[in-house]
Amino acid sequence: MKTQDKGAASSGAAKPSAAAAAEKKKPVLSIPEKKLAPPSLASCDHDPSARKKTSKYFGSKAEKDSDVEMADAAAGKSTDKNVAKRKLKKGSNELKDDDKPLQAKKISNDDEDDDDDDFVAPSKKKTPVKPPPSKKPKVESNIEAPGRTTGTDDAKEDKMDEDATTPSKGAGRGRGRGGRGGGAAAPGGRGRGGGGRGFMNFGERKDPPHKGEKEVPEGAPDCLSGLTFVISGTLDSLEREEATDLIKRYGGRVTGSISKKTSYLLADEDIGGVKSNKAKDLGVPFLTEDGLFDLIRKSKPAKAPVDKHQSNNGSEKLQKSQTKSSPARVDKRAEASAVDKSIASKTNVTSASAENQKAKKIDRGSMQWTEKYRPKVPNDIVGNQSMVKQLHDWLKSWDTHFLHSGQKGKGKKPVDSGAKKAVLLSGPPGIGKTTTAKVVSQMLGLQAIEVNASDSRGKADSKIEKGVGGSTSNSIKELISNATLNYGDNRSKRPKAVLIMDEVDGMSAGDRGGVADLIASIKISKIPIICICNDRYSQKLKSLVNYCLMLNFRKPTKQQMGKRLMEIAKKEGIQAQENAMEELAERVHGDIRMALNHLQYMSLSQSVVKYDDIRVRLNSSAKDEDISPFTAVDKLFGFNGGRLRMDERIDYGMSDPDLVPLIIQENYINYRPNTIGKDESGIKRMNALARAAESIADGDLVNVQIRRYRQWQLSQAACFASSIVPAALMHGNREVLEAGERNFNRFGGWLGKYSTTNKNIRLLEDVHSHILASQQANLDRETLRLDYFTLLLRQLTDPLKTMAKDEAVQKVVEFMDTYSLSQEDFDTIVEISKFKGHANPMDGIQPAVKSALTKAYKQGSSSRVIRAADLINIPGMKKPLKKRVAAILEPVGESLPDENGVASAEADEEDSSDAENNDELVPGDSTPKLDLKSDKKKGIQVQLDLKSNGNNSGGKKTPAARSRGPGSGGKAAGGSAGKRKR
Ligand SMILES: Nc1ncnc2c1ncn2[C@@H]1O[C@H](COP(=O)(O)OP(=O)(O)OP(=O)(O)O)[C@@H](O)[C@H]1O
Repeated sequence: MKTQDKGAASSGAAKPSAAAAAEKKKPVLSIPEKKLAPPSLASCDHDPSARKKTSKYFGSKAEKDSDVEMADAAAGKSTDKNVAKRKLKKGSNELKDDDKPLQAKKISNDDEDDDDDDFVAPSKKKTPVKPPPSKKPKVESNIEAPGRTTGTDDAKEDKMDEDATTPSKGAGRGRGRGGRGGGAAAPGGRGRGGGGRGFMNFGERKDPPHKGEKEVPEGAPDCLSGLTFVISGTLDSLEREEATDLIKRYGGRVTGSISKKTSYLLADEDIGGVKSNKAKDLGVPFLTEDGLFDLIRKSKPAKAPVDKHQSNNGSEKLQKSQTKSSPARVDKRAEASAVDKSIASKTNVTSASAENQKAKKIDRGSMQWTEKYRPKVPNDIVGNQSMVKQLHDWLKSWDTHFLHSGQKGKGKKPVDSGAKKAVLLSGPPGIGKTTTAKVVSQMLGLQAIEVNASDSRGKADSKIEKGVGGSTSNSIKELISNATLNYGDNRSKRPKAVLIMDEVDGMSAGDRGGVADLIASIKISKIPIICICNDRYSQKLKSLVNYCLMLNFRKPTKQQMGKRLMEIAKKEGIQAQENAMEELAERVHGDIRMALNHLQYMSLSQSVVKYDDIRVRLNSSAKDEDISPFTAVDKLFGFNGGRLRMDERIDYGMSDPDLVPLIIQENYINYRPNTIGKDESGIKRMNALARAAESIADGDLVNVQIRRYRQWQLSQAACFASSIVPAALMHGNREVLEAGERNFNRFGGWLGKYSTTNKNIRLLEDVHSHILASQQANLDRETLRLDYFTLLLRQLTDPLKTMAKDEAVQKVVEFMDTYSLSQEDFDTIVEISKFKGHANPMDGIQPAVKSALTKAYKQGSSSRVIRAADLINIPGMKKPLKKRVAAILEPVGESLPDENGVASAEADEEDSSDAENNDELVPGDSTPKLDLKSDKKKGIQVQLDLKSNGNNSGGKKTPAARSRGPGSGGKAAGGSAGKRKR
């Protein structure tokens, strides 16, 4: 059995339960053990042979159209040859998988939705047909220039389509039931998986039968420009994401659903379903993967002569290819071309223009583009125009509502009772919230005073006058109530002010009262307050939202952002592909600030930005992004977790080596691995679980070595055992095991339990020291907990349940006094004695009895001698150290052996400290005093002069107090006790 080293419990990362879990699974381990699955086994459940029959539609269409037939035949021949050549590359798919970059595995969740449509076709779906030995590609005849596609396709419809299918966009929308895997590979995003169905059905999609076996052709730049593709079903050798990348690389668009603007439905077979039916209805031609390859390949020779005659200028190439491959795009590109040409000619013609260019280059880096292109007027702001308008209207009418409401004096009431005095702008970072606040304020002639709310920690002093010289909070108070800045104050000619409180969700992190103070400020404010936050659902803002008009900013669409980025790129003399800018927008998840920063950085080294440049840049920079442990676990456990490269797994596992293993341990049991294939009996799953548990336990052992012996070189081994292996074994669909559970990864329960354990130990220590101080019992902490707690509990609660109120209360108070138990001790004893599935020990005690007990206890408190260590104030010592004082009071040790006649080691230790402390604690004249006298027979006799508190000392003594010797008087514990609710 693998046991968790107890010592590790205090190390902060060891997880005792893992070993237990491993142990639990032992019976299952009787199933023959296999070697730990290599990561690639994750994707082995796909049956590549399960291909569907080639569609009739392809055939019939070819028959109908003789041109098409010819084209098909021609294409088919050539492609067959190509296929034959490509077969040379045949090898292990898994190895190739591992070689593929992460991005290549990115799954479009929304695409999956579309997939569902494709896969809906019941009859066809369920007919697994062996793949034809050599697939005859079907290419439509009009591949060169589909008439229906025009360059000016910014129409909303396409935007909608793209929104619906863009991989990471879908992934970024948050996660939902069963959708985690879908978004697994999208950088920083969590997939939704298209509601309930997308993810599950996605699992049914097969791998491309000839995955990675075909050579991807090279074509002329932008040869697909102006073409819009929709992908359906499984392609022959490319994953969908790869196909999407390929198309985008050459300037094409990929959308999610068929529309009139769709140029091709890219599908290797007509598998039926919504897309293909719609394509037939609209007359959208089908295109096979080989057809697509041909389309790209054919564009290449056409470029060759052009290249000879052209200068080396990349921009010229780009323009030519655009023009050639897609005449229909000429219109749209005309403007861009003009700009590009002008830039190109400037570059080539004179040295002066070269200098200009140089100057431009210098300019590119001299000022931050985020500042340079910060919107100056509301119309410059990309997206969220309705929010801009609402903010404008609110600000404009603020004084009408809150200053000139027709009532004089204080307590003016708003005209519109529903109007809010403050506004809360919320939304992800970098989308223009602060900018909007500033621009709108400026537009209305208001002076924006920006305060980063997270700087104003804690509450302001209640006296505002202390203000400006004091904390930021006070200066804010000063500001909002200062007459000179008052909104609409005629006495002042200063511009009216508006307060912008940025990052209000960063308030009160570690400090209390921040948000409460802000609310108080809003109530008394004489100027409008614009609060800004990223997460409006933050618990901290729960109360603030009641006082604010909520304006939720959304990420701009990638088309909106792409357009803006294109404009900026042009202004900076950069030739950027539209596709590239949209890709950039997508990769930064709508964060315009980040997009601008990337673009500016790239502009320092290149003046042409292509789709691939963005991919390369963003792929490498994605690694530097901080990801949350939850995201890391999502990715490791995701449906495609098995396709992650090992370095990616290590990156995820090591992104937070403490929390990731804990979350893995907490959730691995909820996953149904997709590595095991059919598993009706559930044995395979149990086997995988057992192996995962075993590995987690191994990880714990390694962790102990790391923490206890500082063997940090073992970190990767721990990560491997506690995160990577369990995730490799269990990744797949997450499912709910208990009713009412949410299908999200839970935070590791270990930390909470560890903290509760520590708290209970602390409380137990208090009780222990009090009981020792009473000299009525002589025991160690463990004995107290195991042997005495039940008895104590019964003595404390049974009378309250069974006896008459007064009698019961008197009895319990006497008992508490006898054992020096405070009210907190009472609570501790009750609390620690609670067990899941057992009745609450306080059940059956009437509230009246409880309050009578509290009252009676407090009454006696003035005269009670509490030998409570925490009340002893020892002169010369900073604070009473409970443990230390308990040690001083400890009657055990040499003088009093425990029940077995053997003094515990702990007692010995603590006794040894007595001697030292006795020297230290020479009682002085000043109170409080501590006087310790040794009594060999009865243990030490304690004489305490507790911290005097006015008339406390020398009060009357309780029987218990009297029985315990002289000189006892002092402050009772009752004051601080009883705070916890019983
Ligand atoms: N909607 C937008 N339109 C145009 N530019 C924008 C937009 N959003 C952001 N930017 C650019 O990004 C920069 C930063 O924007 P801003 O500070 O307003 O973002 P934010 O949403 O307030 O971010 P945070 O939440 O991190 O404070 C701006 O200076 C501007 O250049």
